[in-house]
Amino acid sequence: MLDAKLTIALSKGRILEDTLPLLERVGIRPSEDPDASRKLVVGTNRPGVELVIVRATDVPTYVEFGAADVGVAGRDVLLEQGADLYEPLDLGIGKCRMVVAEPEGMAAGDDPSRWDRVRIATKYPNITRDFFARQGVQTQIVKLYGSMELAPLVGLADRIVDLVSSGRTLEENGLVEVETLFGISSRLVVNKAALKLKHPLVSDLIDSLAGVLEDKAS
Ligand SMILES: Nc1ncnc2c1ncn2[C@@H]1O[C@H](COP(=O)(O)OP(=O)(O)OP(=O)(O)O)[C@@H](O)[C@H]1O
Ligand SMILES: O=P(O)(O)OC[C@H]1O[C@H](OP(=O)(O)OP(=O)(O)O)[C@H](O)[C@@H]1O
Repeated sequence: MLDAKLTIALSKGRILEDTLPLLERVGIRPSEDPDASRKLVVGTNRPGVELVIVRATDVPTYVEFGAADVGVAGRDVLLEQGADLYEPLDLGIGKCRMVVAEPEGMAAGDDPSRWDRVRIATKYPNITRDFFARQGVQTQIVKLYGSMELAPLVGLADRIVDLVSSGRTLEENGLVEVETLFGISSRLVVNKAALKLKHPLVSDLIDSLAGVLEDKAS
C-alpha cells in the first residue's frame, strides 16, 4: 500500500532559511515558524507532509535510515559522511567552498610537499585525510566541531580545512586561503527505498523543485 506521508529533514540556520522559500514555491508551507519554535516535528499546509528539524550533520543519517524520506544537506556533509543516498538535485543554496587556510605570512605557502606532518584542524577529517593522502602528504588531523579559525591562532594547529563564503571569518582572524578543495552547495537527498515506495510523492517534489530551480536560472 502506498504511504501518503512525506517527511522532510531540514536543519536550523542557513539551510532552513534558504530551503523554506523553495518549499513555499512548490506549495509547502510550515504550519508554524520552525526557527522560532522548539518543536522538532512541524506540520505543513499539505496533509501528510511534515518537516523534522535536525542538526545539519545529522540530515544524511535521518534520510539514509528512512526516518525522513528526503532532506537538504550541504555537499560538505555528504562527502564527509558518504551515506548511501539518492542525490537528485543541486538546490543552488548554501554556496561556499572548502579550503585550506593558514596564518597570513606563513612560510610554507602553497607547496604541499613542505606540509609533511603539519597539524590540520577541521570538522571534516575524512575529506581532509583523503585530500592530503592523494598528494602524498602525511598530516595529523585535529577534529573540531566549530570555530576552526581559532585553532592556528592559539597553536592548536598549523592550518585548517574549513568552509569559506565571504572570506570575512578568515580575514578577521588573520588567515589566508592557500588552496581550494571544491565548491559546495546544498543538495536534495532522498532515501533510496522511499524513492520506490513513495514514488508519486517523492518524484512530484523533485520535479516541482527542479521546475522552480529552472525558473530561477532563466
Ligand atoms: N559561511 C557559509 N556560507 C554558505 N554556506 C555555508 C556556510 N557555512 C556552512 N554552509 C553550508 O551550510 C550547511 C549548514 O551549515 P550550518 O552552519 O547551518 O550548520 P552547522 O553549524 O555547520 O551544523 P552542525 O550544527 O550540524 O554542526 C553546511 O553544511 C554548508 O554546506
Ligand atoms: O567566509 P565567511 O562568510 O566568513 O563564512 C565562513 C564561516 O562560516 C562557517 O561557520 P559558521 O558560521 O557555521 O560557524 P561555526 O564556526 O559554528 O561552524 C564556516 O565554518 C566559517 O567559519
